[in-house]
Amino acid sequence: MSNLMSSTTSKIMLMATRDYCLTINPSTTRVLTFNRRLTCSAAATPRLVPNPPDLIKWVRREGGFVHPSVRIAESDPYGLGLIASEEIPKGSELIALPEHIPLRFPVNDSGGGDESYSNLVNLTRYVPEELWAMKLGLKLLQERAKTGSFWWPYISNLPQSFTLPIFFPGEDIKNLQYAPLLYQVNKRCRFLLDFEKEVRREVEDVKLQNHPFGGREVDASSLGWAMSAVSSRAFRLHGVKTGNHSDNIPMMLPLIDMCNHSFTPNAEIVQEQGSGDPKMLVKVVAGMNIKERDHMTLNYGCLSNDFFLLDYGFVVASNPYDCIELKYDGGLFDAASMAAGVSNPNFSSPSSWQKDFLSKLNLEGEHAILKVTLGGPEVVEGRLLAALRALLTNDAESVQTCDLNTLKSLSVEAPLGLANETAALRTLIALCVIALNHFPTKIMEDESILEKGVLTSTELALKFRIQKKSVIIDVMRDLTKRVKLLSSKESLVSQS
Ligand SMILES: C[S@@+](CC[C@H](N)C(=O)[O-])C[C@H]1O[C@@H](n2cnc3c(N)ncnc32)[C@H](O)[C@@H]1O
Repeated sequence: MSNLMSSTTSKIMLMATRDYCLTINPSTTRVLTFNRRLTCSAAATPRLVPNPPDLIKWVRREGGFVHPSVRIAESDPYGLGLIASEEIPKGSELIALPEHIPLRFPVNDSGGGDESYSNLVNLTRYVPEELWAMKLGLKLLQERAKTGSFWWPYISNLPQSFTLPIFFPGEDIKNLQYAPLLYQVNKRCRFLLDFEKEVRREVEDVKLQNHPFGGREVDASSLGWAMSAVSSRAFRLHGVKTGNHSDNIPMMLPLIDMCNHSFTPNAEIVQEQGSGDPKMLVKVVAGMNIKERDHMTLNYGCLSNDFFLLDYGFVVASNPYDCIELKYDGGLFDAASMAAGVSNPNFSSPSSWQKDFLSKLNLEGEHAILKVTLGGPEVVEGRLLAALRALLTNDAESVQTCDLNTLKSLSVEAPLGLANETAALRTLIALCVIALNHFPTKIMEDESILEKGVLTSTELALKFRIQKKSVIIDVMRDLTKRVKLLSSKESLVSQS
């Protein structure tokens, strides 16, 4: 079993990574040179300036509402957060921001013909759609560079640095031990290094008054700071509704973005547009009674740890939405199946009806999506389960007459018979063993490194890979239970 596995482990992860890591760690590259000081404050989460203006007062002064019992406080280990100084009843309005407070880009009034604004818009041409945070990040950098920016009271309260993996030293990017995330981190680092060059080229001959960043130098680390500030704090909300149309627009929501994340949040964001008034009000409302000293939390989304780490710089322990990615690969699946004791699996040479079925699942053909997942609420991605069930049977008719959703569902027990189900589940367990063996270290080793005390970036990388391994172990446990149940049913059937 182990020989078979070692010959196939290199195929397990979805995307190959190069064995080098790019890094834009500000300690090893140039740092943004703004004339505003970028020194640390004494607080646990240093902000852009040591004693930034009072954000709550600023929001109120600008016509916003902040509940009298809402305070900004250290929310260890999450940085700053919002805390209730007294009990707040369910349904209470906590914060309301009038339309001019959120920071968005492009702005509704197209910048009022300002050339520095159009130069900024011009730079967004280089930003791929998936990196939308960089587009809004450009606006944030522009405002950060502008003397007397309306948003300075907000921007000066932003963290000075972020714990996203694009800032990890190369060694800690490798320490993630998980190819799909390494690939994304390298891609983002490469983009930032290339984008730095494009920005330099675009602004070199621009007159000072039209310069998008007021003549200040912008490099990969400052671009990375802005992209991280946005990805870790912005919310995608509706813009102003025109007729029936309303877009999903990323916005930075001052003060609201001091709320930390929870999958069981006690607050929620609500958007309101008055009937005769096109202006949009963004509110946070208490979703339940909030006790004195409780932190106010929002749900950032039902995301895997890949997204939490990549975009927000943290890892959620026992995250029910965490999963691992595998590549649907005939050779690998044959090996796993044989390791699981299935005789003559034909994943690498499916019959023509099986190929048709794989095409239906989008696992075959020119535009096939071969990325499949284990873990998360589904435990086994439906497409993967249906493929295994169909490829481990010769009974074309049963597959063709069975409802596709049934074949994709793990809760529908043995739709193609007990033996077929056992073979499919055992193959999945063998795949889990291969995936687990692919990690160079064991959870216990990772935990003992953590106990010694390490850099924040190393800690995050270790926690991330521990969680990935735990996902695999949880899937194995779940599937093993199901196999046991099936074999007890099988023996009951054979006895009767
Ligand atoms: C929208 S901001 C929240 C305010 C932030 N704590 C601060 O100091 O400004 C999101 C950031 O808060 C931290 N954070 C929020 N929720 C967290 C959680 N559940 N676990 C760990 N860190 C969290 C992460 O650093 C994340 O990037």
